[in-house]
Amino acid sequence: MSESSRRLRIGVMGGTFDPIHHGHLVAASEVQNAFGLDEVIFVPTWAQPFKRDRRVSPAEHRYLMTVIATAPNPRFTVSRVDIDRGGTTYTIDTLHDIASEYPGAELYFITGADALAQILTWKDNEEIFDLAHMVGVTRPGHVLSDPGLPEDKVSLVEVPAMAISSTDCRRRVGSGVPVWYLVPDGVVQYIRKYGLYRMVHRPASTTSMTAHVAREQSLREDNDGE
Ligand SMILES: Nc1ncnc2c1ncn2[C@@H]1O[C@H](COP(=O)(O)OP(=O)(O)OP(=O)(O)O)[C@@H](O)[C@H]1O
Ligand SMILES: O=C(O)c1ccc[n+]([C@@H]2O[C@H](COP(=O)([O-])O)[C@@H](O)[C@H]2O)c1
Repeated sequence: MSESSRRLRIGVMGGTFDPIHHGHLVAASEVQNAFGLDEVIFVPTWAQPFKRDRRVSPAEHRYLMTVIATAPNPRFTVSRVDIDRGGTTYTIDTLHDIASEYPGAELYFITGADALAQILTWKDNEEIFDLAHMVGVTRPGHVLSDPGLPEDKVSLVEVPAMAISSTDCRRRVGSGVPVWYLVPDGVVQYIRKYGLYRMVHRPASTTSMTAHVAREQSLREDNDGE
């Protein structure tokens, strides 16, 4: 098949990205290269089903940090499908939305070893495997194994070990420890600019983000009642 007639190969990397860090970026880059993906779309969640009892930063902040982090890479893009749909973020819905934006494309859903281990508990997981090839990547502290998935539906990829988690980044900022070089420079500056992850809540600033965040908090309260 000639290069021009082959189907587009699209990577999809869903995540809470609170904040996005170099572990996410290295995983996406390695999978992009291993599978010759034309594009990797980062999709920040609205409300991850297993994280509903956690305090998560407003989606607009997580979305903008993801845009900043991915901007230098011409093959990386960011989608708002999960944020704009709202409610609980199920991967089956993410994949349906991306598939309708890229008709005929082959989808590759990229996930870390921790998330892959839980995949059989995800909503409509059998249909997920029909819509996308699952790519599990290594992550320090987690064993990468295929939890009994059909062989042709999943690939395991070893990526350079990045012992970074968003939880650790938030804790560091909260206790005044630097996150330089764990997250992209622009994300360090964004976190500082908007006072994210501080222990003490600062009064609302007068920046334009304030309106977005207030609107989102009220939307989130509405969604919580669903
Ligand atoms: N360091 C890493 N190496 C490889 N994959 C990772 C790494 N960090 C996160 N991932 C994967 O990226 C996806 C999105 O992760 P997520 O946004 O939840 O980050 P996280 O660091 O796990 O966050 P938190 O610590 O808040 O749970 C998941 O599939 C996760 O397994
Ligand atoms: O669809 C599900 O049931 C489901 C359950 C748990 C996690 N996910 C997805 O897995 C991706 C990684 O989630 P997270 O919280 O580890 O960043 C993200 O896109 C989630 O929406 C999806």
